[in-house]
Amino acid sequence: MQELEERIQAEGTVKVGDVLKVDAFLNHQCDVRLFDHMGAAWAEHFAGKTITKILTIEASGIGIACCAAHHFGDVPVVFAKKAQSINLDGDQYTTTVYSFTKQKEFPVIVSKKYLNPGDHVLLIDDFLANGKALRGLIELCEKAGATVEGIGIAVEKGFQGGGDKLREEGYDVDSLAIVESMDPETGTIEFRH
Ligand SMILES: O=P(O)(O)OC[C@H]1O[C@H](OP(=O)(O)OP(=O)(O)O)[C@H](O)[C@@H]1O
Ligand SMILES: O=c1[nH]c(=O)c2nc[nH]c2[nH]1
Repeated sequence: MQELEERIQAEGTVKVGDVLKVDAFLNHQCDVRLFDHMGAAWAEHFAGKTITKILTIEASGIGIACCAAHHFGDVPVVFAKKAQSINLDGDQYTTTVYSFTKQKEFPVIVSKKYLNPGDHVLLIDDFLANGKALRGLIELCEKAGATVEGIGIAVEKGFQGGGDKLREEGYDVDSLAIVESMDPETGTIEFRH
């Protein structure tokens, strides 16, 4: 998606440790017009599929998923929580995920009320790096008996391999920008096309 690539080139910075910082528009300050355009792009890609629910993971996937939902008939958006809470009651599907930016393991929890065997789920997230977050969401869907129809990602770091492994396994992964390489010394960012 050209608009997203241009924003990454203009406002993204490359940090050591394979970190791309795009918090000016994607995952701290949020450009909701861009999010709307991203939702439209996923709707075009997944047009042939019936989607009954969007599933994401807190925190950074939530805003993007909510904007995307407008383009899928305002389906419910469920976000997996990364901490237990007195506000979480009843039976839950749970697993654990290693967080790329926080560098520690988190529980990942969805109430059984909000993920069901009849659900046809689109997974949405801001970043795809090693694929840990998506593996957690896929596991929750498997536990619920829900069908993963596709995966919509804003920025995939292709050189980390998580996306290609999922594609090899047959998942329909639509990443709107795939970073093929990036260099913290020169600041250069190259995209896969
Ligand atoms: O493919 P992976 O290696 O799993 O990396 C991608 C995940 O990393 C980030 O989550 P993180 O927990 O780092 O931050 P967040 O709380 O801002 O979502 C991002 O939001 C994705 O969920
Ligand atoms: O802001 C971010 N930059 C990244 O490079 C990244 N990788 C996973 N999650 C990420 N979030």
